[in-house]
Amino acid sequence: MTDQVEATLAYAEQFHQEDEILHAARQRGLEMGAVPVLPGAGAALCFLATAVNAKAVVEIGTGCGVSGLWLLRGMRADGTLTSVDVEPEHQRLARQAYAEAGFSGARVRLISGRALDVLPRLSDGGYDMVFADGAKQEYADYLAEAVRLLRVGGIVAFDNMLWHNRVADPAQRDPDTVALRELGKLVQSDERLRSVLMPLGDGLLAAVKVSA
Ligand SMILES: C[S@@+](CC[C@H](N)C(=O)[O-])C[C@H]1O[C@@H](n2cnc3c(N)ncnc32)[C@H](O)[C@@H]1O
Ligand SMILES: [Mg+2]
Repeated sequence: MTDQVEATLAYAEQFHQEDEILHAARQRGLEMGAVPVLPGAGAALCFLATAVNAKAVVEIGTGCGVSGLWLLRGMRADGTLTSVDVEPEHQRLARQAYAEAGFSGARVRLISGRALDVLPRLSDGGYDMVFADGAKQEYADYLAEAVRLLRVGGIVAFDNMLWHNRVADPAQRDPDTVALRELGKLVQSDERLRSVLMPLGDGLLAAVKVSA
């Protein structure tokens, strides 16, 4: 990396500094193997939740709460984050992080279970935003559920869409990379969606649902 690129990245990073609460949640996530969103993607989630005035958000992959904190900070003060994870211990630590940040239990509905078992139980069109950071090979199924769950004007976002520079490299053909590449094509070709791939963190793909 050239000095100029490094200086540019350092300059950009100033726009998404994390406080001590986020830092502590990030450390717990890394220790538990629930790899948190990078700060740039977190800041983008906060921005998007604010932009859609989000009252109801679904998160797939609670982890230890880093992305949830960023989302909650962007959502309306009366909003509820519904977050799904298959690991109860990750969710216990996420709940600790939300409490440390001052978010009451009423602001967060944590559902323990596999995403594709839980999501079909949530109601159509009732959500302003869906954020996916669970099993990469299930992203296409999450997309179908997200389009069903979102109101028109709502936003779906997917983390890790660059997957550590593997997605853009056609020589990389492992199942996760292939699934992420396919998801990118699916989103781009869906006429109900208007999308942008933001090279923040490990790549955040966001799409607005423009029609039912
Ligand atoms: C990358 S971590 C999430 C990190 C979190 N979004 C954050 O920024 O702090 C992925 C999480 O998804 C959960 N997970 C993996 N497969 C899942 C599935 N099929 N259904 C629900 N949760 C799943 C894991 O237990 C893990 O906590
Ligand atoms: Mg991720």
